[in-house]
Amino acid sequence: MPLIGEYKPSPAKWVRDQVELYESSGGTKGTTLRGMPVIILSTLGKTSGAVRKTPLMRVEHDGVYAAVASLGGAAKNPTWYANVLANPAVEVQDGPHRFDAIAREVTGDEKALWWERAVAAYPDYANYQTKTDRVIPVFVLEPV
Ligand SMILES: C[C@H](OP(=O)(O)OC[C@@H](O)[C@@H](O)[C@@H](O)Cn1c2nc(=O)[nH]c(=O)c-2cc2ccc(O)cc21)C(=O)N[C@@H](CCC(=O)N[C@@H](CCC(=O)O)C(=O)O)C(=O)O
Repeated sequence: MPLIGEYKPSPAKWVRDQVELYESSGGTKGTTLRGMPVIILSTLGKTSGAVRKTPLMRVEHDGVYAAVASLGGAAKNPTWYANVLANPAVEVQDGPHRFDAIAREVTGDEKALWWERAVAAYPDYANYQTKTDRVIPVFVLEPV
């Protein structure tokens, strides 16, 4: 079930431009960052109720995806992290494929497994974690 609400683009031009190219090309352009695959995560704003669209590195295993709230190793979580906690029903676009999913934050051994998969997909995640005392959260996104 697609998320219902007004789409509010990111204030970051490079982000909203990537979302625009990704979606307007049907998931055939704007699908990478430095040659590595990117997905688009759509969430509902926890305050505004608006639809927010966030490019993330693609981390996938056996049809289940992960969303890594790295924010480049910043000291704080990205805003979309709070949105997903408040509204775990999300939408994912992976190339031309769009699907609904339920997000669940992972911890412990499960997180360690997904963190390994995330770093394998995008090695810079490991560098980001060394830059901050914040423990970078990871959600799994289970298609519904
Ligand atoms: C800039 C800010 O974005 P953010 O949600 O903090 O997310 C920051 C980044 O994570 C986001 O830009 C990502 O797309 C950056 N990014 C990645 N970010 C990551 O964290 N991980 C990645 O793997 C990643 C990959 C990636 C690849 C390509 C690319 O172009 C960008 C990539 C933002 O959109 N702020 C809005 C508000 C957004 C919002 O959700 N507001 C809530 C309110 C929330 C509240 O009340 O706290 C609402 O609408 O209700 C604003 O300031 O108006």
